[in-house]
Amino acid sequence: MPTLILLRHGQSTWNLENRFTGWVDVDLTAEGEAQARQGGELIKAAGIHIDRAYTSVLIRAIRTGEIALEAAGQGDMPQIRDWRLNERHYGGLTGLNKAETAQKHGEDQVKIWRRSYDVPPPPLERGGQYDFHTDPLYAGVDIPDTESLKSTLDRVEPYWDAELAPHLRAGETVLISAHGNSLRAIIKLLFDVPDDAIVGVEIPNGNPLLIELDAALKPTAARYLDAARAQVLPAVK
Ligand SMILES: O=C(O)[C@@H](CO)OP(=O)(O)O
Repeated sequence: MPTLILLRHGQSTWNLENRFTGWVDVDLTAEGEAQARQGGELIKAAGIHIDRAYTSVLIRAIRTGEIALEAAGQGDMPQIRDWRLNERHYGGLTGLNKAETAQKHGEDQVKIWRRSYDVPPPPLERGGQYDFHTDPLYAGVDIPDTESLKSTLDRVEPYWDAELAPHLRAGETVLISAHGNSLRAIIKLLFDVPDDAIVGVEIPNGNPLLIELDAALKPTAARYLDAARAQVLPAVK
């Protein structure tokens, strides 16, 4: 049976500082490491054997996957990394404090930038502190200057189709250690969540989301392994 585990990275230093993070490569806090470990222990306790593991190119997701796999007793499993599983690119908001930005531009505007489906933040200026064009992680990649959830989904979906779906169709159990918005994009795709409803999906850090799929990769059941930290999920149709 195709099985997918979506694992949002543990708390990062910029989650703690309440800063728009996107593609900035910040590490986990000690609490984030503990969340990743607990996520792995829950995977082990559920008796789940992972066949294949994926992550983004960002250290907070890579380390979350490593720590979780180790705690799940599968520490020798390599993770396949791809930038298309990165967090949504936060454009010109990158690095700013979320509360200060809400004071400056208003709560409503910040909510639109954070949770609307297709309104991207202003683009990131070239040549500034957070210009990723010179980052070797993205050599040869035509990288964006900002992304909405929609444009995030536009680069996640081809990767899903080409790389992830074939292994799931073969009946494998696949772990994806990634980010709030790249995972939200996958949830939208799988559960066919309407554009205006995806705003309601909040994935807790380090809480593995177990999704069972049928042969056509439609979800048949979904639950967070840490029920005490579960959030509302879209209905299984
Ligand atoms: O800052 C970010 O990159 C994301 C995830 O932490 O934040 P948001 O909750 O606004 O999607």
